[in-house]
Amino acid sequence: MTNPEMLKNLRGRLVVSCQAYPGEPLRDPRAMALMAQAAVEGGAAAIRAQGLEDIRLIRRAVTVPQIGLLKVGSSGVFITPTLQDALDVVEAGSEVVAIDGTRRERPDGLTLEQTIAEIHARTNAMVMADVGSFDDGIAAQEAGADIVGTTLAGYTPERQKTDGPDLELLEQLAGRLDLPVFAEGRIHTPEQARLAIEAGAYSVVVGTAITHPTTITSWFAAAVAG
Ligand SMILES: CC(=O)N[C@H](C=O)[C@@H](O)[C@H](O)[C@H](O)COP(=O)(O)O
Repeated sequence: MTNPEMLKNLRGRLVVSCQAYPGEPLRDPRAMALMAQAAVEGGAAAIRAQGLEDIRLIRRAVTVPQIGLLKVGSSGVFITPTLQDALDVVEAGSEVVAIDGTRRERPDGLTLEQTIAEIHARTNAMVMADVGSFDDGIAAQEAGADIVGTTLAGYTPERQKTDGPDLELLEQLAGRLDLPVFAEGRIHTPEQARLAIEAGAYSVVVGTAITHPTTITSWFAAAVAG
């Protein structure tokens, strides 16, 4: 399948992010591969996954496209920060590599444009630029990204962290950019997912609310405790 065909299949569809964090009970690539299978059975059109071994196992477990990333640390530029990280993610089996798409300095000293150009020159993968603001999104399009995601909205100093998805940013980006804008970040209900589509999202990425049982449990536990 060509990249444009793959993208076309994701239009108006749900992507499920299957991630567990270091030290957690489900932080095992086998668990995430099972999670990915369950998500695909429920209608996920693609899987987003973190970590090379997770990506490898998920590649074998499902046939839908995979958006892969490597998290390095949890502050500053931490989503697939370097070109080498991105190449490793593609090598592990991702059709799309999600990278930090902000205007911040990258640890390997390359610009976003150089990073994307090298990924395109050396692989067939598409690049999803995870951005935190409108200006990031514009810059990411100019730098050659294939997809822009609102993933980092509320995780950089440029935008307040909204309770639910940052629909305002989504709407601004979708109204302005010429490439698919994926809604991602704090989409916790099917209604919010729908609102994201109505705000112009090409696809909707949901993680925590589907694949992070500890957080979901804490929502219910807090509600029960009152
Ligand atoms: C900011 C950051 O590190 N985002 C990460 C990116 O891959 C993940 O931790 C999120 O779970 C993912 O973006 C999906 O979002 P949510 O789990 O809110 O549905």
